[in-house]
Amino acid sequence: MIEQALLKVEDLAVHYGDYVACEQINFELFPGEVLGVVGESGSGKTSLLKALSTQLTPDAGRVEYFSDIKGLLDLYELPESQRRQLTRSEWGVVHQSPRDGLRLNVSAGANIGERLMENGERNYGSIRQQAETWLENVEIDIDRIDDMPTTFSGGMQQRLQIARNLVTHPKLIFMDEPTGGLDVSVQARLLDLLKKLVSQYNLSVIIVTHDLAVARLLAHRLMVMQRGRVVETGLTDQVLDDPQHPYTQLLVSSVLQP
Ligand SMILES: Nc1ncnc2c1ncn2[C@@H]1O[C@H](COP(=O)(O)OP(=O)(O)OP(=O)(O)O)[C@@H](O)[C@H]1O
Repeated sequence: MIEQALLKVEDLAVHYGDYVACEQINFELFPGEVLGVVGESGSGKTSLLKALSTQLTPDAGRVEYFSDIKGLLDLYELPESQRRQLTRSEWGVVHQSPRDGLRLNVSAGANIGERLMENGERNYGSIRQQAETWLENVEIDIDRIDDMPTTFSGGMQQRLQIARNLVTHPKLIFMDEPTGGLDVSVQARLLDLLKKLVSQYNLSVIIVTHDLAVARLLAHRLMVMQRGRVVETGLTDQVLDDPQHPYTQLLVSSVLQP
């Protein structure tokens, strides 16, 4: 039996006026798969991620998503309200800056509980219980449940952002440079946690990063972007150990050189 793709992207393009941020993007993502999108700054990674996760409307192309509940959906044919509902339930978005992904003026517990309430949960005791469980899952002391995220370190804020996303058991997570701006040791801990959660919850992930070490650790497959186009795709080890395209060779060698 042929496995049903979770996401199918055809000829996607994003323009800013006359400027082409990305174009002719085609790929499929399968359940439980982690796809890394790599490339230097300005190569169009974030624009692509935003067009996939409905944070911006693409100028061309098609994105199909297979929902367990609703079946096959053509994202940009859906009413806006249904797209928003998807991002609140079956999907998660982890932003580089916790400021974009958290509400900094409400407690850690409320940040997690809010997403449950958006999905119709009304029982306060149950919401608090799930918030505690998810704080534990992301290695935050449950004594901090009533504290504001502004009192958290950068690494803790990112872990809280992950908890807020995962509490509704989404299937598909979009991440944009989730470890960017963190100290190396904090990055390592976050990456370990992400790896564990991805496997534990069988998450499908599209992760944008300019950091090939992050891609190596998390991604099963890579898509290399240069000036808005995909120049190479393949299994992560294959792409990084035996890059075929000159741009990928440059990208890999510039990282590996001391
Ligand atoms: N809102 C916008 N308006 C105009 N141009 C934009 C906008 N957002 C991005 N761009 C341009 O589109 C190109 C691709 O940007 P994008 O952020 O997608 O790349 P990226 O690979 O994610 O880079 P980075 O890692 O630096 O974020 C860049 O040249 C950028 O200047």
